Amino acid sequence: MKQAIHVRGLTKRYGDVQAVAGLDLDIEQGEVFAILGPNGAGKSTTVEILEGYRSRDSGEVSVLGADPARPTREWRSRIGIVLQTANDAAELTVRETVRHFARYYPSPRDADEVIAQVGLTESAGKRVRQLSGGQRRRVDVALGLVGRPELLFLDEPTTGFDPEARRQFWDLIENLAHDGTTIVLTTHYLEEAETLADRVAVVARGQVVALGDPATLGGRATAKARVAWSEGTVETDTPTATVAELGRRYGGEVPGLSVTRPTLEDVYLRLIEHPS
Ligand SMILES: Nc1ncnc2c1ncn2[C@@H]1O[C@H](COP(=O)(O)OP(=O)(O)OP(=O)(O)O)[C@@H](O)[C@H]1O
Repeated sequence: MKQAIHVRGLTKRYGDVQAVAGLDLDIEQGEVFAILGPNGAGKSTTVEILEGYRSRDSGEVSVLGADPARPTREWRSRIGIVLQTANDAAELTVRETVRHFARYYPSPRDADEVIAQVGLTESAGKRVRQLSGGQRRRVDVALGLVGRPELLFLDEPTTGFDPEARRQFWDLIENLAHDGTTIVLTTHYLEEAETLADRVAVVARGQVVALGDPATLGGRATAKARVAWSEGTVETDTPTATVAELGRRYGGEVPGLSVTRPTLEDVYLRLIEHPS
């Protein structure tokens, strides 16, 4: 499979702050890739460098086969971007806004089709300023999609979405991925990364501190299980045997029984506290 993004030894400093400190990244075409990390870890700086909107100090970067430090119009038209800040063309209607942005691209998607994809058909004739925060965010996503991008960057795309809107958005991302769009998203919602991403990178202090499938990241799949019941807790490699033993001890139902493995959040919090 071809690479969409290749980064080696990326660095960026703002005055005294080393925002990106030797970051490596490889993202395949067609992958959904999530970048996780605490506030100030260097995620946005990295993504802005990849998008061609911020200069780097050093390192090797290739995005869709080109160096984003020298963006061409043709290269930009192959990339979709959904930034953290909402758009401000608020006096236009949703449909007018999407049509307006569609004109910048050589082979845009149909505006009404994109509006339907983000679940805004009923609001297509409304002015953007009349929409709720979550609905405006969907307009942002529509603008990222309208150019039919090969590569879509989404910076915290579902901030402000209600749970139902978030689920609908996840379906949309899955459909885009199914059609072959490469998707790079930053998020603070670990459930979002776990649901959507083929792979995740955890970034801390400007470097990738863990990389992999969210189901196995940081040894998650092989970690000990925690068997808890109303009178105790045990961490064990053999939870089935432990539960069987408890069943014998209680002569039937074990009160308050649960068996759990570390969540992505458990692993994530450990990684950003004690990066290996
Ligand atoms: N334009 C700038 N000028 C000076 N310092 C900056 C600038 N942009 C970012 N920084 C600093 O660089 C570091 C990395 O910031 P960045 O925005 O890349 O982090 P982030 O991981 O995206 O954080 P968040 O999750 O809060 O969006 C932070 O310490 C930040 O204060």
